Amino acid sequence: MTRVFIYDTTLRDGSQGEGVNFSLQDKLLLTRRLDDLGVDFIEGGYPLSNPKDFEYFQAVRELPLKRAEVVAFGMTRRKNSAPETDTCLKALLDARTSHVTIVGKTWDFHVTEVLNATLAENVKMIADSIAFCKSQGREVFYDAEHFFDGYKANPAYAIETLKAAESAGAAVVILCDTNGGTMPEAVAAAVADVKSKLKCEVGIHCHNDCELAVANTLSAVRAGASQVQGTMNGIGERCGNVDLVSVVANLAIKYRRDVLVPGSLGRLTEASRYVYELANMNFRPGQPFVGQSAFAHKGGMHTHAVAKNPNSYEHIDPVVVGNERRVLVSELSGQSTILTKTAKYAVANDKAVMGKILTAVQDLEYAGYEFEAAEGSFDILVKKAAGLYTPWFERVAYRVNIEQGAGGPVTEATVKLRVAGATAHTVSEGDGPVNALDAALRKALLPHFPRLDELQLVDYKVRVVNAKAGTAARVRVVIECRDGTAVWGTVGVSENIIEASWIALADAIEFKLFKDQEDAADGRPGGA
Ligand SMILES: CC(=O)SCCNC(=O)CCNC(=O)[C@H](O)C(C)(C)COP(=O)(O)OP(=O)(O)OC[C@H]1O[C@@H](n2cnc3c(N)ncnc32)[C@H](O)[C@@H]1OP(=O)(O)O
Ligand SMILES: CC(=O)C(=O)O
Repeated sequence: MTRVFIYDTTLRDGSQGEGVNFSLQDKLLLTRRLDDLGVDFIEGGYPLSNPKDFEYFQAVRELPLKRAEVVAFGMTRRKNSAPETDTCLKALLDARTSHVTIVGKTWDFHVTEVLNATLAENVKMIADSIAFCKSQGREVFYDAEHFFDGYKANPAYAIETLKAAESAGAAVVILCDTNGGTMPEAVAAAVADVKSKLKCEVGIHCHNDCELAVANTLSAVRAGASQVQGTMNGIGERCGNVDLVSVVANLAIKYRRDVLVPGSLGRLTEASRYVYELANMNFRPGQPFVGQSAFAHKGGMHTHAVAKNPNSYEHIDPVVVGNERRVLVSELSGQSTILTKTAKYAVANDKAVMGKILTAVQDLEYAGYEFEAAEGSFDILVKKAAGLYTPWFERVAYRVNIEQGAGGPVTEATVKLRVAGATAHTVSEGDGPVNALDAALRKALLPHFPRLDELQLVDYKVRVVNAKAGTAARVRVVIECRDGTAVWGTVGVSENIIEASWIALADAIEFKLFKDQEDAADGRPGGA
């Protein structure tokens, strides 16, 4: 198995993505995580660019990294300066990393129009900068910016710049599809040509403007590239860089290439989600390999087959990349979906009950419900259909009052429940109607069920489900809750947003009570 070296530029090119801004602390945390994952090179930033990136290279020296080399990034010397006095090269060397990456121009159009330099001067800038960093004891990677556009426009000049980099001592010459507009067959042909003309190692750095960054990267590796540059989850300038998660998974699983370290593949999902959290970005559900939907089965024909053999609708076992299989309940479900979802109940083989559940799901989804993200409400629906439901409390009445006071609106909720044979009538104020209802419900129920204290409301979403009716439209409220051991969603639908929230809230509480009871019966942690 030939090794492909993984070069992560999440901290430099990734932070060029719109809305991405890592703090110094984030950068150090991510460095440790990437090192742990077995990444070979971590491009930590552009030391000339800003004080944070400069400080990073000082702070990172204190991190006890296991294997990754931290790399500083910068451009070739300015056109009229000597390398010894060039501010960019000085900052690069002051970063005191063992490896540096220098980016230079390959495309004649960029040299004349952007740098306003002659073609010969640019070649000299590349050679001087690399030779100087080599003379200062650095291992140098050379990023050939716009290589593929340059190679198309003026192949002889593009190759001349690479040869200058190689002769000056670059250990790896990385071909960049900076504008992300190259097709996979052109990448493969260009990489093969470069390989035939250079002795040093060749790398690849692709952007995703045609959504071909993964295909282009794999093509380059197939044609002989041994270093892959990219970012976690593909974050980066414009449409992003190549997603290293997909590249690593494809190289390891499909092409059987040696990447990262043993055990890394099974931690890809966790690492991807960690980066989203750090970058303060939402997960991408459909992200290949690691997305929440990557192994989620919804269509009845799919879930039917997956229940017999997961290979029928999965290209790999999700566990290989640390992900999990999910079976979604919806109006597109058949009985086998319901069978899979209800396997834990005694009624799972009862066709009549399965049919009843399926009909209830389809009717409710027609009315605006969605059970995909509401496993708590689905669980209660199954119990009701199967005759296994005994309410923990009876929902008698509620009232919510909002008054505009001097300090802003004041919200008060009153709830009336029947619990343990008695009536509980409680009032609570809250930050808004849902918060006030939640507080009043807890006040009524906590004396009977103290473990409701563990329940936390973590997300609340509202969607209009029949937009044509304007303000009289029905809304769907989905609430996500968690306790110490689980996360679950519940759903409510009504023309009235408070009523929809009340249904979802009461389901969330009932689900917690059922869950604690079942955990205790099965001897699981979290049992009552
Ligand atoms: C393809 C890539 O993603 S490369 C990385 C791009 N990343 C970034 O640009 C983020 C960090 N950049 C920065 O902080 C700043 O742009 C700096 C510090 C690098 C430069 O800042 P400034 O000196 O103010 O210049 P400014 O950003 O306006 O313009 C870029 C300058 O670099 C020059 N330049 C661009 N590429 C190169 C190169 N490969 N070698 C030498 N000079 C270059 C340009 O000609 C321009 O100089 P000029 O104004 O004298 O013509
Ligand atoms: C070097 C780099 O980031 C690019 O060419 O896209």
